[in-house]
Amino acid sequence: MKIPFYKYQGTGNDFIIIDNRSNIFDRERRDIVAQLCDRRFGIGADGFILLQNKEGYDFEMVYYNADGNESTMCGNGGRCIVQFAQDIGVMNLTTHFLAVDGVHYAFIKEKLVNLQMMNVAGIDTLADDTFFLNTGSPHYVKKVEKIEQFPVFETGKSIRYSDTFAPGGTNVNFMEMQDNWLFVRTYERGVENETYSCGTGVTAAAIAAEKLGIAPQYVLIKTLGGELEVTFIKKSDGSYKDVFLIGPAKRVFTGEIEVDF
Ligand SMILES: N[C@@H](CCC[C@H](N)C(=O)O)C(=O)O
Repeated sequence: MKIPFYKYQGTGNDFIIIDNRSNIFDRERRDIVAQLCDRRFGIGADGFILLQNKEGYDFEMVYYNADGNESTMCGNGGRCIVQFAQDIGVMNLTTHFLAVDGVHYAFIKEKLVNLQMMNVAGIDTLADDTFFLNTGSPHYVKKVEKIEQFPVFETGKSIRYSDTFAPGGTNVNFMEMQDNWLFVRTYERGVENETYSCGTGVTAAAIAAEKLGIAPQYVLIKTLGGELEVTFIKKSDGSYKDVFLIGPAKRVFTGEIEVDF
């Protein structure tokens, strides 16, 4: 069977997206998802997203990591599916859609996707410069120096697989404030490598940087794949609301996949 697919990228975090409103793709076929995301035997992507019908919402986002497993929220994937929804006429300028972590509001303004992330209940301090929080996906965040030279893959992998975060594991972020930019690098669970950008990761880093007192509640973010912005409101009870991830999301190409269901 031939199925049309779309490839999008959001600051270099890349995704295969399928319009599954007519249920053409069997969402149980994790083996096919992993094969399509493979950079040598497939199209190649950090993640795979189905846009599905959902009563009461504009659409539902179903997210898989490159390893083929359905996972927790993907911020950059969320921005890409919003751009896709506008491109195929599912929404105009604003949307409410459902994802694994709940309802998301988003709007597109001046070619940037503004995605509201879930409220963050709180942030755990693991050490003076190290935090853990959930921004839709679990994130360990550590402040480092000379981030360009930091061994993100080796250190990230050992933390991701450490007993502390077993059995689910965690995504691992390293951050450094450089002038008024927060530079963030992420080892992503389910990709099992450093990606060019991670939306829930930079959101977690922005909140951790504010907690550390090195960044304000509106911060410009630099990643290997480009620039993002994160804004939020910190409440007096230690929780965070009105969290927004803002940045570009672009269609890269379209094509057809051959699948045997
Ligand atoms: N790339 C994502 C995060 C995707 C989920 C993550 N790999 C996990 O399994 O927790 C983002 O942009 O947020």
